Amino acid sequence: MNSYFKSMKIELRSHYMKYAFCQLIKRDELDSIQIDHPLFKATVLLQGAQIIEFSPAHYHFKNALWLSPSAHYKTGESIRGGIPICWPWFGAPDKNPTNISQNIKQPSAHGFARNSIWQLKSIRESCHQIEVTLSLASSAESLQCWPFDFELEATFIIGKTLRISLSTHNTDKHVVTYSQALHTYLPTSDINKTLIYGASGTTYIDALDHWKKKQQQGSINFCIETDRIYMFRDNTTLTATTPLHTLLLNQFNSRSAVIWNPWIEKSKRISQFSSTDFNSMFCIETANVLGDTVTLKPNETHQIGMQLSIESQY
Ligand SMILES: O=P(O)(O)OC[C@H]1O[C@H](O)[C@H](O)[C@@H](O)[C@@H]1O
Repeated sequence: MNSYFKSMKIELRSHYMKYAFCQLIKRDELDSIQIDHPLFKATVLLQGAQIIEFSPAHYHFKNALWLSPSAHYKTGESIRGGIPICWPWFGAPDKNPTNISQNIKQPSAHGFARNSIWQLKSIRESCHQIEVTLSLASSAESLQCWPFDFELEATFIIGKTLRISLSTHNTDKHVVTYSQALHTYLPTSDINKTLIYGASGTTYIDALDHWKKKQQQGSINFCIETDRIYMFRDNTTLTATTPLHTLLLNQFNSRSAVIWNPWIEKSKRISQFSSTDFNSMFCIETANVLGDTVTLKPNETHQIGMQLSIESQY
């Protein structure tokens, strides 16, 4: 049983708060925190501190995050959907700047945090929202992947909107540089009718065209496999319109965003994904990558964040 529930002396792995009902539920092999609040339902997995459900009342308690219908909940396997946390590197190790890639001792993409088991630190509630904080600290296992001490905290403020912040505290005696992303999977009912506004005039790196630098003209649409890193001058807001809704995504302490859709051929090759899923999802990943990576001196802290709001629905 998780220490929070133990410390609260909850034997049934469930807890009535003043407004909400929280349960620690096993989904196959993984522990999840399930929250039922009058204003929303939400589910956060302890593996990866991955939120997989945010279903606000004003969206008829439907999930505003995309979750693969073929997701399965196994220890050490990445779940496609919700918001995986990519840390302390994003993407393939060799696609990171040298001051990051030279310290990576594990070949897999997106870092080890997404498959690590996090600790539940606190749950606080009010009539408008719930704040859930999970933590992860360096261990003998993490030091084999990445040779630095650290303390991470992921905080989810869930209410009418979903706010996430990921705070990295450098507890090592060396300066550390890392990349990261909040790899947000979003739903659509038709990828061909899905547009992202807010990036016109911005430079992006096209990972599928020899990492060439290009400039975005107008809105972003999807009609082919898409894997791009947009580099902004400052924090930005991206707006996605789909036949289902309009979504607003605000980035904090992040000047880069990855836009991804695997399209038809790649869909056939990736795990926990059916060959038609590409039509009902897209990713906007609030990031610190390439020229936007983070460097922390000993004892310094950095916090990346994003807020997701559903502005309207049709
Ligand atoms: O398959 P995963 O490791 O979860 O990565 C899924 C995708 O994540 C990001 O969007 C990357 O830019 C893509 O290149 C990658 O394919």
